[in-house]
Amino acid sequence: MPSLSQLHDPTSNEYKKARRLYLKATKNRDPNTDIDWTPFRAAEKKYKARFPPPDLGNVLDLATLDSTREQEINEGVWRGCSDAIEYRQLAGMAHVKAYVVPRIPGLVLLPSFVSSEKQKNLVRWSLSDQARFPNETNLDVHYVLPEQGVWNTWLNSRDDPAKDVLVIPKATADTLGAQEPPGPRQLINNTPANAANFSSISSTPKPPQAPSATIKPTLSSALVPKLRWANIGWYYHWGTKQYDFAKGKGAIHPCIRDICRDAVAAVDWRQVYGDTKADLGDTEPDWTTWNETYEPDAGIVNFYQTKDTLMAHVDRSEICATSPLVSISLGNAAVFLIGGLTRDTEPVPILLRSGDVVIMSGPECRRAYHGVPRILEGTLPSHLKSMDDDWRPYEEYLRTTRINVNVRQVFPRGFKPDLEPGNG
Ligand SMILES: O=C(O)CCC(=O)C(=O)O
Ligand SMILES: [Fe+2]
Repeated sequence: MPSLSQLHDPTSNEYKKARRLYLKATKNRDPNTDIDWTPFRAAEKKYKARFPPPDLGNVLDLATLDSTREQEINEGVWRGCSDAIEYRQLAGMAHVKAYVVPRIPGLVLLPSFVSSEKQKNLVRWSLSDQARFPNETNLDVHYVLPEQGVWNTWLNSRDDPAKDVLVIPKATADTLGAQEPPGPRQLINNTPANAANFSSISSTPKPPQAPSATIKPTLSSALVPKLRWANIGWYYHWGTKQYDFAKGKGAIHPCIRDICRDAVAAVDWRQVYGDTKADLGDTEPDWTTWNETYEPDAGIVNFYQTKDTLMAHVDRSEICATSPLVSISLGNAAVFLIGGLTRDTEPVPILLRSGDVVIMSGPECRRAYHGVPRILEGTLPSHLKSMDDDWRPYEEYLRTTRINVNVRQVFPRGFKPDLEPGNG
């Protein structure tokens, strides 16, 4: 495989070869297909492109301001720019650097918020503790998974391949009508949740998705790279894109709760919202109390392989449309796009690296289209590379992976969900 630096050098043979392949593959493409693209779609296309590799000169890369991250940036080839878009650093925060982007009110960036050691713990936690029963993963619909999850099963079989369990598909001979195979998250338009439509949402039927009738028994080791997400906290029903409150509430482990609450508490929200009088609540702007009242209760752990993308979407299933959503990046870096209330707003591109935290808060940012068009291959920082035997399998997996822990608060402060007894 050509190295990235070769692919970035137009005089190299590898670049010329990739160009030939690209021209061959796109020979019959209609040059007018792009005229209807929204600005968001055009940006997605640009950063997704394998050839020519995208120029990240317009992508905000706050790590370039931090001399302690120089090695991480240089080793990874991909580099954005510190002045690609307008941003402002919040003043007077002793240990944490926090930045806001005036074009997206409510967006707060905390580069390097999670220490190297905590990043490793979160990677272990994501794979070993979260991607398994009782949490749901994308694989559960289609396979009868081992209770300890495919990751732990695969770990146990590394020394003894005989333990590499063959996982059986859920569909039986009488399950007709093949559904979609396991894969990326599906985009379904849903009605934004709010306090007024909560009871109709919670009573909408949420039938289980039918398992694929075409997939074959598969070894745990082969399912590991097919892992795409695991839920945490309240369960999510992908078919209706609503929370399935009737299933009760899954746990939010203290290790993730603490990091999210620390991130929210670290921000001086007065500097974020200042005098804008953003209408965040019925009576008063709720940001004034977030440092105490923010309580994460749902979320998703996303697992991206380097060719995966997450299309433009809005997370609008939470009843609380303003409370901070905390998003933690681990492993390889990515280009994150965030725009406005429709795809017609041109998004701002932000390079997210391992340990960076993004907070999406307030009515504009929480309802803004966003997505991940590109995982930046070869950007695993050296602190996540192998130091000991225990870490080796994690490193092997992470070489082609980005993990994102995306944590939300479903219910606003003081909202008492009218749930059936025993449900939550
Ligand atoms: O991977 C990311 O940075 C964003 C993920 C996201 O937007 C989501 O899970 O809804
Ligand atoms: Fe999202």
